[in-house]
Amino acid sequence: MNNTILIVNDNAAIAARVRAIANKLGFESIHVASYFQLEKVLSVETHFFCACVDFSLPDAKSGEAIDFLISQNIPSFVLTNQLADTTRDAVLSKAVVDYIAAETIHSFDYIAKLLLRLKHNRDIRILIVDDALSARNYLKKLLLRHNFKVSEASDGAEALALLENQPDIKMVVTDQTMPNMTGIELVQKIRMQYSLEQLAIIAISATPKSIIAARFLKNGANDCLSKPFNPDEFYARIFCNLEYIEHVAEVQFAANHDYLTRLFNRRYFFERAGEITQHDNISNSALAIIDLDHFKQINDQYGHDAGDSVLRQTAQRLESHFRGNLVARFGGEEFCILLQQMSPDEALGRLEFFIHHLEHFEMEIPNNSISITASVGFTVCQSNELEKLIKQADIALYQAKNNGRNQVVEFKG
Ligand SMILES: Nc1nc2c(ncn2[C@@H]2O[C@H](COP(=O)(O)OP(=O)(O)OP(=O)(O)O)[C@@H](O)[C@H]2O)c(=O)[nH]1
Repeated sequence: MNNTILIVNDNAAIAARVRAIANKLGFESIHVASYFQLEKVLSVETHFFCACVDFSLPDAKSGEAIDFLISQNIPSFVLTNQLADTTRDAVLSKAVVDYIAAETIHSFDYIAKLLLRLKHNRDIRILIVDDALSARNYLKKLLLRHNFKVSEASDGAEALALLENQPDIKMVVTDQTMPNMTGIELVQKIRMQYSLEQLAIIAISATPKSIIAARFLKNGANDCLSKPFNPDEFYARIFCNLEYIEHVAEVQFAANHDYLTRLFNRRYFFERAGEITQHDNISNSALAIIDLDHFKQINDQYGHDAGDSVLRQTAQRLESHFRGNLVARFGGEEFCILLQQMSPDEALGRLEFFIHHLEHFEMEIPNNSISITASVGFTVCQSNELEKLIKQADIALYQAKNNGRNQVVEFKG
């Protein structure tokens, strides 16, 4: 049931719309229209991804269904057409995930966004740093309600150790006044290792009018909250800052990867391989260029979509065969690999094994399945000039094509 959304609403049209959104996003859903039906369902099953609940039901008019769901530890957001401020305040005083007024089409867009966020949050870890157990417990409760994974540290040193050991931490929420190391000192230390785009930091300052907020921001915090804050503001700032680092990560991914195959692109290959050839000992490495044979014929015979599919499947095979090495799509039907820590014989063996595998691998394309071959040129890295190595591999590739394709040729200087 962890993929099931429980919809509690006596308005059939609203329930149907929520159900359609849930199904579109890949969730299952169960709909109940009264408190009586809700009790019946929860007597059998209480593990739900979340609940979308109305404030007022025919047999429970004052939010009793919300209290019941919360008492069963089901993350619940309220969707209601009761817009009075008093209702809103009453709902927000409960431990709900969110409050949504069923006013316009935007309310349903908001629900879709919220469901995606709740799903996505399961993969995000947030580190809470505070020496006061009660403060940690409060923040933890708020974060768990939105499905986040939570780690806790009672001082700066513990926080730094956790960051080292838990690479899935995407955000730190820290207090200022702590023994041994203040929050600001912790932010300074974190920023020596992690940029604003890699790891978001939200600082919590105890005194609203102090200059602490400005000091936190100047020292590298992404945002600052003053105590006391309400959960709505806390969540808004958490999401805003997470979205920021996620957008930056998306832009970075797009800049470094090929859109079609999702392998690294030529630009990234030059940047990374350039660094490796300049700074690492690469005498025991090889550089290979792999080019599919007669690829134009696949496009001509089966269409461009089939060609795209072949490129994607080739990329997947390359990634799994050469895991741990730098693999990129160079352009068109050409790929490049930097084979590190590999003797020339081993590189030859691995590349020959790959083209043999490719030749015998049935690729599924629309309405058909085909196999393809590839030619490979490679060179042992005896120079640290990347351009030169690529030229040498290219000369060997040209020979492989001329010798009849479907073979690996080593550059001999
Ligand atoms: N489907 C698809 N085709 C592409 C893409 N990029 C380049 N191509 C096609 O790849 C083909 C490459 O053709 P050629 O350079 O003649 O090479 P080839 O047919 O593989 O012949 P040899 O390399 O000599 O064996 C061209 O038809 C390009 O249009 C792409 O992203 N998708």
